[in-house]
Amino acid sequence: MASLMKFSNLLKRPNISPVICGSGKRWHNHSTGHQASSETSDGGLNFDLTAQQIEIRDLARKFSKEEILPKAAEFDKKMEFPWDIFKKAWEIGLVNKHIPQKYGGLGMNNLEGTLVTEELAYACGGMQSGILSTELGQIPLLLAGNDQQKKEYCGRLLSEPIIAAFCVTEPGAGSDVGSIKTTAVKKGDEYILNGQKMWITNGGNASFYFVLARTDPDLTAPKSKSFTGFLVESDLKGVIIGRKEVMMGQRAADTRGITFEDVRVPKENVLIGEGAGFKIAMESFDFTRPYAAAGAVGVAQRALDEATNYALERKTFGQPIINHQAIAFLIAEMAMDVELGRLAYYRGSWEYDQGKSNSYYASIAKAFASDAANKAASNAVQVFGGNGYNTEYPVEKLMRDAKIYHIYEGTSQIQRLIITREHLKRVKMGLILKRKLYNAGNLDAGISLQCVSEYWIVETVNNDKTLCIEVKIVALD
Ligand SMILES: CCCCCCCC(=O)SCCNC(=O)CCNC(=O)[C@H](O)C(C)(C)COP(=O)(O)OP(=O)(O)OC[C@H]1O[C@@H](n2cnc3c(N)ncnc32)[C@H](O)[C@@H]1OP(=O)(O)O
Repeated sequence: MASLMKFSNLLKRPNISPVICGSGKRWHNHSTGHQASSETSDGGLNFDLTAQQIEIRDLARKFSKEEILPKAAEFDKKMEFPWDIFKKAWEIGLVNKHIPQKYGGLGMNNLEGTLVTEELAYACGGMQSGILSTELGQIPLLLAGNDQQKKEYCGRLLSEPIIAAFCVTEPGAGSDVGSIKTTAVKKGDEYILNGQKMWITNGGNASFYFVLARTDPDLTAPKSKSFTGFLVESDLKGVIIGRKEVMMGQRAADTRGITFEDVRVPKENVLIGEGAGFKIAMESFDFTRPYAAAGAVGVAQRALDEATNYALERKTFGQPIINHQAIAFLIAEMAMDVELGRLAYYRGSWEYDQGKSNSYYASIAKAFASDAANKAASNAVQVFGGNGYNTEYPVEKLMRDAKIYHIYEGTSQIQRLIITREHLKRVKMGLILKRKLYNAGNLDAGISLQCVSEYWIVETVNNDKTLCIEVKIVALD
């Protein structure tokens, strides 16, 4: 690994400070603690990555090309987690990237994480999910852990190549997180955990889990108060690790069920406090859904590249098949989806890194990129024809690996549900704001309302002066 520079050599991050953005000042306030890094000096639109972000992406690209790509087919066939590759990734800082500098980490922001994800997925979707889902497991800690918890768990993650896993899904509760049945009952200074989790990526590899459990037995209590998030050691008595699931794709990821039977968890391992768990899980998804989208874009980009190379070489009717419009159009569709998928996850990450609520853009990115990966992989198989259906060629694996992006981190249907909810929130806010301005006598014919994330820009023409007010709506009524 001597040829690969460590990320820590690349990152020379200035201290965190408020971000001045356009007409308003927005404090960056989430606890992973990053400063927006792709901001232009005047806050305008800019698609360029910073020099540092390009270096991070290129390092991940080099690692993927040298370490992951040559082994992807083998690990897919063996259905094994690539521990050696994980350890190398850990050594150079490709994992644990978001641990704040205060706790010894690199403090990368969301966008920087997604850049790495795309590169790993390009080489192997299974290794991307397997290797990087330790970050999903640690995001609840970074978002909601107290100083002591962060010191302890971040310290362990950084001092040896251990893994964290995220235990929310259950056999009977995937999309509907609010219906999970795992319970935690307080007894003295401990909680007694009972229940079963399912589809846990890195279930068999993790040293500790984030576990979501119901602490309020009243099923009519609000979800936002009924569940608690715990940090749970995987070697505690009563933690039973299930068999490795045999999956259609992403077979290098270690996915299992985990059963908790009277597991005693110290009360010090509760994140924030009793009842805070549901929101911790939802806020974690806001962070990781751009990640899932970036993984899907990596697979789509690989499908595009494989299909293009093949179409330039394969000949029918006396010429390379790329010269046939039928094939050229398939390639064009893939290129369009890759570009738009990438822009979508950039936006989801950027909103997060600006300290804004990014659920809307994260779900748009996740839903769009999952479709992009599946269409692109299927079209790549089509371009390859019979060869594409054969395991000797790389594209059938892409098609198998792509499908999970429609399912994990919230199905495509759940993403659409979130998008509609967020859209309707914006519409309602606009109507309420208009009514308030009208009632206050501030609304005239010249008004225009424009929604920018959760901010509404209100412009009125008043005595030849254009007023531009930025308003943050804090309540719907
Ligand atoms: C590297 C990648 C590796 C990947 C490995 C794979 C890992 C996984 O797949 S992990 C499992 C993925 N599972 C999912 O994504 C689950 C999908 N489902 C969901 O996201 C939710 O259940 C969802 C959105 C449908 C919630 O719906 P619902 O039950 O109706 O709850 P809802 O009423 O909206 O919200 C309940 C409370 O949470 C709050 N909440 C909801 N979303 C958020 C959010 N984003 N941020 C903060 N709070 C939130 C609400 O405001 C509400 O609080 P309050 O009562 O105070 O108003």
